[in-house]
Amino acid sequence: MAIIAKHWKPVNLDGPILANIASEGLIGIEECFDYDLNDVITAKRKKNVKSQTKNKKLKTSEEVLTPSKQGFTSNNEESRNIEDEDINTLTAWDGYSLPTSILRALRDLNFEQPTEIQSITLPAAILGKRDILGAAETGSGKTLAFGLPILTGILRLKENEISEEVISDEDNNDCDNDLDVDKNGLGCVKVVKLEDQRAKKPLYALILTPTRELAMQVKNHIKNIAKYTNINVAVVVGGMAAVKQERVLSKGPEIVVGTPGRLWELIQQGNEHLSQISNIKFLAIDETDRMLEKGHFKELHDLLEKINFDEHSKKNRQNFIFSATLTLVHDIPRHLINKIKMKGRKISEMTPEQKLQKIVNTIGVTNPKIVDLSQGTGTSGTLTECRITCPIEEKDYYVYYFLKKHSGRTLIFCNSIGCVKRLTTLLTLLDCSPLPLHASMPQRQRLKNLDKFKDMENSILIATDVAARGLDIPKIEHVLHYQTPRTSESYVHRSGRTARASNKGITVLIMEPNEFGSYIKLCKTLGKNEDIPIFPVEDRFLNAVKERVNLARQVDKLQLQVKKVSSEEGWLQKAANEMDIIVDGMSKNYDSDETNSNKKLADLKRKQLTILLAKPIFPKGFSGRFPELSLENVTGFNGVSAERKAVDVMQEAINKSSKTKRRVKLYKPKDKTEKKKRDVVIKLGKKNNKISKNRTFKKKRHS
Ligand SMILES: Nc1ncnc2c1ncn2[C@@H]1O[C@H](COP(=O)(O)OP(=O)(O)OP(=O)(O)O)[C@@H](O)[C@H]1O
Repeated sequence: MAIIAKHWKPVNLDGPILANIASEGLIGIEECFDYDLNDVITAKRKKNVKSQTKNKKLKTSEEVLTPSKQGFTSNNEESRNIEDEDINTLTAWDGYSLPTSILRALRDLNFEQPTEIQSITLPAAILGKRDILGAAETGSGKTLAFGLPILTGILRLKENEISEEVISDEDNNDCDNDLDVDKNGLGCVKVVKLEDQRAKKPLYALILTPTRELAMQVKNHIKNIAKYTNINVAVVVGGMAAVKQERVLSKGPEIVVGTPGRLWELIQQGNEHLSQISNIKFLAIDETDRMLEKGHFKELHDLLEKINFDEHSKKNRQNFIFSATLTLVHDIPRHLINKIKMKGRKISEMTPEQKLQKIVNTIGVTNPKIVDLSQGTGTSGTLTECRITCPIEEKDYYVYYFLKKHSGRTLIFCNSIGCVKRLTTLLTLLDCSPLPLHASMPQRQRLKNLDKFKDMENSILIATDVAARGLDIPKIEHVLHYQTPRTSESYVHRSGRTARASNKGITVLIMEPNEFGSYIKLCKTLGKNEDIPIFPVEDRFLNAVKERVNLARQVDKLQLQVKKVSSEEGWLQKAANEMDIIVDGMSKNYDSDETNSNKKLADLKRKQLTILLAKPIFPKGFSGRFPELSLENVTGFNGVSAERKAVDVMQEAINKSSKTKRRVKLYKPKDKTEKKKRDVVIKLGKKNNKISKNRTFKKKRHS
């Protein structure tokens, strides 16, 4: 006779019995104490109930991915008809086995088709389950090139788990529902397994990024795509409350995105969810070349050691290695060449293949497919590159000129925090409202400034290289390099904050004569043998620009002096108070004469500056970044046309110079291998993981 049991209660067991069952991995026995014989069901009906439950479970969690004869395909077609007609328009995504829930999210974002890097990597990653080493230009959609396969893979795994659960549930339920009982209800016992009690949510994927801001962005991007799935994504970064992050992790997110430092810290503190990292099924390392640079991210190596600890899991794991500059290689610096030569050693430059091989070995990649669309430079085809050369003390003039002349969201990069601070103060005095971003700012402020930069129109962000990699901020029109970047990678990634996702953008290198050496090196590494063209500046406006900038500099200098004296006096006063002594010439309440006169002078100059700033720099109908400052800012006023976009101005200059063929050759390529080095096409041998040069994915630049 079969019954449906309603309630279960633990049975108290004596020592010896408990000892016996515990040794078999069981933790107790429960007794059915409430059942209704009227609920007796026939074996046939019971079977129907079971299969209905099974179907229901599969439907609610995610559509099933069924292996077809051609390989894996989702039941997209079927679910599309039923669920969402709009998805039918996304035919460009067919053939990648993307689940309907993901297609729906892609539709919401208006991502009508995969980008090039996505279309080349997705089949290998989703259908072939291969590891991917992907190099493609900045802003080309690399995040989803690993995000989509990870989400799809997790959904598959979850489906498999559910199917297994259902099958094992059926076995268990046989016990639940087919209980032979006597009239007193005795005999209704079920065994509770240890794993049931301890079941924890699996950590399927780890995504590592070099900066906190990028980690947040990647998390949000993947979360957006996962919004119709039951997959949770969490972010773990430094500078934010560890307690809060532990709380998030305690919910068992399937995907964790983070920076190596905080992740390693939490692992060392014994975080339970992260303790599963040696069993993860997916590992993605964004901006991999940066992450593996010497002297950076020691914790990444610790993490990799732990992740690769178990050989079996390592083999089963799918790896995603991405960067715009994954295959970029440098000339060896002259001082190193001399040093090595002096030691009588042979020198050879690292080739892209060797660079990749090193990455493959370090990360523990086992089944790689390499896709290199970076064309040796990594910059976008829609990016217009140019430069301004001037003496170092004039850089401020050109920055201010550019900002006033060409409105649009602008990101200015500096090589040091000190430079970011100085330029921020100067441009603040000039009423440009710049936002700083650097590593020694509190994390909360960093995020706040980034949000403001995203939200405000014509906003200006002045940043160090913390903002160089990966950040995807919409509508950045200009990137200015206040100093020549220290590495070619920095130039590529900084410049790549504009001209993203096929949009136009301009990058301006502001360089002084002393930076010429770094500039040539940069051009060589990026395979540019022609001079980067000069941005056309209208000299007639420079006097007005200089006047304002010089005045702002004077105010800044005076303010600094006042600040310095008051902090020195403050310190002295504090020490004197502590020692209970009186210092000659120092009064508690009054500033020194020098400070007072500096304060007055600063106030005076500031007033003069305010008056100057109220006057337009670009008169006669010019409508610039701050049109309210111009009295004649109506388009077409006085027959003068409105402001032109910097990128259009530059393109016109490039077109003119190409007609007159006045582009200057920068250097002679050393020999043919110089070019070949960049044209090399790389494929990693499947069997032995050795790099070979036998396949290309390169395409021609489209501009
Ligand atoms: N298939 C697609 N269709 C349209 N837009 C897309 C598609 N895939 C990604 N994008 C958008 O393109 C932009 C750039 O994507 P992403 O940030 O992934 O670029 P990236 O290649 O990682 O850049 P970087 O090298 O600078 O890190 C993002 O705004 C993203 O939302």
